[in-house]
Amino acid sequence: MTGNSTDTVFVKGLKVDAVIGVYEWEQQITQPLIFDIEMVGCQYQASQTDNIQDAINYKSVSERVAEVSIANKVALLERLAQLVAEMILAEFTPEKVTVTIHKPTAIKQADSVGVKITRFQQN
Ligand SMILES: Nc1nc2c(c(=O)[nH]1)N=C([C@H](O)[C@@H](O)CO)CN2
Repeated sequence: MTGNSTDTVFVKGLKVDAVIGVYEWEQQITQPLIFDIEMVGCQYQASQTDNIQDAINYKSVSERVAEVSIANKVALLERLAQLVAEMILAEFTPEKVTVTIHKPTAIKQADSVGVKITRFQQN
């Protein structure tokens, strides 16, 4: 069997404190963001070799998501989600990635607000 599996590697509830927001005061502070990441692609090789080099390493993904979020002090969650999706597609090469970002302290009356985007590998 080679390339016709559909497998998902995910990171759920990754907390990153980052500078983000459309208002001037938001660019002076950090706020908590919670990421859920889903990466779809064939993981058959990793399932056979038992080698982390053949897998999408969720530890490495988590570290890079935090780095991208801290380095880019953007206004919109949509922009940060796009930057994270582009990084994951380029560096970890899944066929598809879904990036959800919650900004739980943005709206006092809401449990959470945020964005969810899905992007595909361009072949
Ligand atoms: N669709 C979006 N709406 C809003 C965003 C956002 O990033 N995407 N951001 C804000 C403010 O930064 C908000 O979090 C401050 O309360 C408002 N709407």
